[in-house]
Amino acid sequence: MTILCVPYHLDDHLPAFRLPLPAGAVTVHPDLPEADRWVRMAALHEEVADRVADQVWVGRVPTVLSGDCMVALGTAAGVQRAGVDPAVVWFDAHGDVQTMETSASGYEGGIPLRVLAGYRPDPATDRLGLRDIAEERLLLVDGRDLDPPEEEYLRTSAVRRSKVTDIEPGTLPEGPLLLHVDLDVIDAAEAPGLLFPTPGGPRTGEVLSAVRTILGTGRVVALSVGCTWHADEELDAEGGVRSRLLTELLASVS
Ligand SMILES: NC(=[NH2+])NCCC[C@H](N)C(=O)O
Repeated sequence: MTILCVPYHLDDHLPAFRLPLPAGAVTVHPDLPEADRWVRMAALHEEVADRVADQVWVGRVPTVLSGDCMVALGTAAGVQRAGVDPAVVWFDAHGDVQTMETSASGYEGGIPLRVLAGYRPDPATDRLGLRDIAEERLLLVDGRDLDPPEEEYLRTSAVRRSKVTDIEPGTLPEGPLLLHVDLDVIDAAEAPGLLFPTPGGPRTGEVLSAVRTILGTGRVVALSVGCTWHADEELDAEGGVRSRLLTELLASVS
């Protein structure tokens, strides 16, 4: 197992992003240019793409831990650079199919699944060289807190949806898979300190079991994990609830 730790939220470095990383984990912390947020994110994602591509080339399955879901764009670009065209299974309490034109919050982290489908918010995003992924090869899992424009897009697009508890090998898109898990997919009562807590979600055990089912197909080429929470010394210390959650998740990869 190769673990890349990318302690960033958007273009902001998170010095307090401390999690129980297994030995051999590599932290990605490049010098980002003094530029606008899109250019800085593109530089970060470029670095992630390079490292992911190196791993996929040699047949390893990289696991990328980050503080947001945008880093998954670098992971997807890296997989594609290694010559693989992955379908995407996206666990998230949110749709992540906003556009900057329709977003009421203006939060850049609300768009990554839409970017994978071909939306380009800024010329800097284009430079990553992402190839569009056909909507029917994108599966949104337990996206339950949707903004009205996201509801509308999902109603009219071919992006597929599933509940965590309905995941079975037969319901997954075909071909190699990029598996992305925003940990906020877990019911907010079991994952404390989330940036965007959403009730009514699956239990931790249900999410872990669905993740194991997907990994068990042997088709996952990269795993992306969004730790979209506020840093918290106690929760993230060894034995803390979030630390245990991550340790269990990583154990299912190795
Ligand atoms: N993956 C996430 N945590 N996404 C949060 C997005 C929240 C909301 N849909 C927005 O665009 O502002």
